[in-house]
Amino acid sequence: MAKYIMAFDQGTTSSRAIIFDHSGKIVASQNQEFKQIYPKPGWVEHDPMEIWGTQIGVAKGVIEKAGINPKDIAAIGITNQRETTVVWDKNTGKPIYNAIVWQCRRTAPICDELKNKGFDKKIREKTGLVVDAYFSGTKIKWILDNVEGAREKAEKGELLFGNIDTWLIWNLTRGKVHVTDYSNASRTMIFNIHELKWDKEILAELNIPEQMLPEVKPSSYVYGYTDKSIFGVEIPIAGDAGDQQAALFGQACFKPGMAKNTYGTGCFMLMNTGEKAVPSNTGLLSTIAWGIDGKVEYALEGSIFIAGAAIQWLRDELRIIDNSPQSEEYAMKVEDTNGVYVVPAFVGLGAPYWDMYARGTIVGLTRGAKREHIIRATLESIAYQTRDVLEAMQEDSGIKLQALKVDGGTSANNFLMQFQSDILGVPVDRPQVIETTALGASYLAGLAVGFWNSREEIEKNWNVDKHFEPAMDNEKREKLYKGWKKAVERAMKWAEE
Ligand SMILES: Nc1ncnc2c1ncn2[C@@H]1O[C@H](COP(=O)(O)OP(=O)(O)O)[C@@H](O)[C@H]1O
Ligand SMILES: O=P(O)(O)OC[C@H](O)CO
Repeated sequence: MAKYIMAFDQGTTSSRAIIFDHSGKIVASQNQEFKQIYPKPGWVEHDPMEIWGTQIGVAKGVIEKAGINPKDIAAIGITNQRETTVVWDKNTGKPIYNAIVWQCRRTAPICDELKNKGFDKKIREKTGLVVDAYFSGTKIKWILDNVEGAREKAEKGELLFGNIDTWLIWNLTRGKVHVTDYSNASRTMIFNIHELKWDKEILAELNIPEQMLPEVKPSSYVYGYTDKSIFGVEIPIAGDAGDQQAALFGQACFKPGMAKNTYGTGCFMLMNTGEKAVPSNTGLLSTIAWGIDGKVEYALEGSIFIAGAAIQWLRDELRIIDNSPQSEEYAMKVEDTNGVYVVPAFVGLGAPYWDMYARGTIVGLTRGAKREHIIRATLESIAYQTRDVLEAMQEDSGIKLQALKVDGGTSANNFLMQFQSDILGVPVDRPQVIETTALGASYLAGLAVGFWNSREEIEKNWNVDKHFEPAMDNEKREKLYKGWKKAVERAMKWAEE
């Protein structure tokens, strides 16, 4: 029997492939960063061919690194940066435009129009989402409206749309399979999460031909097989989920009320709400967690656009650190931020504010402000944004969280995790495997092919690495948080005409 599952974790800044064994342990991992394209302020693109190239490169690399035979891989699970939109020509397989990344703000005016018409309420009801440039729907419309000849071709059925999962599966099967799963579909703003169908009324409003959309399938399902020319054998592609939902699965948050927070490029807190889509009154999203075992389960989500990306900004743009882990070292050199707050609203603010026109702000600077303070304030901003979201989630769900499960690259930062626990007043638990996104995709794939038999079996694989207890007194916690709220006010609506 095959001994491994391979996960493709196609993230915002890097493509990663990980091989897991039956106990959920990492056998080998490889990743590669790729180019971020910023054609204008607030615009973000990726080259879909580079995404495919880096993803397949790391997949081949990790098989070699692990020293295994591709025949020993029972299945592949795909997980992806969500909402990012690719439109390609069905006949040539070539994208007609760069991928428009989830962070891209170019479609804010289309969203404003939808809101002015009052169509946003309908979208909220049907899709569980807030109207925002974040989601795929307006990105597809932008491509069809702005790329020469695109609309005509789409109407003739010559163009296909996909999020990154769909794009990868289409390429892995050499154009044979055009699918997505429920969790990814629920991020497009054109999918009805109650009826589990592409929504004809929204499609008409955005003028998107339905024939360009992928078929929507469960998240644990054999969608097709990799073409033999790729790995020398046909491997079943058996798991597909958006990266944040995959992380919820990888953290074994299988019961309603269980939540996790993933600190990657952005930061996404999801709470399982079971077979019920819980509507939010506080600016969270109701979204599909996964489709498995013949049913769909839902989650409440707080989406924070910038988390680890702010650390990359310290490294690549401000150039005040050489690498991400160094942020911890500098933050620990000072006792506090000296009154400095950084609001990393580089691409607007997501939950719970939903302000497409907010922009990054540093406040509270005095003559004594040093780089250590700015670095520390940047890390702290991630924890404050998480508190904003946690408060909203507790209000919507009526559940008081006892502990927060964390994961993702940025959760490796112990200073941040301790500050997170302090500012929430809630313990934080980091598991041994923080690559839960890839792990979740592997579990979904493994369950589809009988590599694992049940979620109970999977639950046993979860082990804690480090537990953080709140150690800040309440008065200080609330004073600091009040300062954050004031700083956020300064950042809001900055880029509005
Ligand atoms: N020790 C650290 N301290 C702070 N940030 C870190 C640390 N290690 C990694 N990161 C950040 O983690 C992010 C990468 O996490 P990852 O989960 O791989 O993200 P993604 O899937 O979004 O590409 C990067 O933004 C990087 O700056
Ligand atoms: O690339 P990540 O891991 O920050 O995830 C991006 C999200 O899927 C965007 O919704």
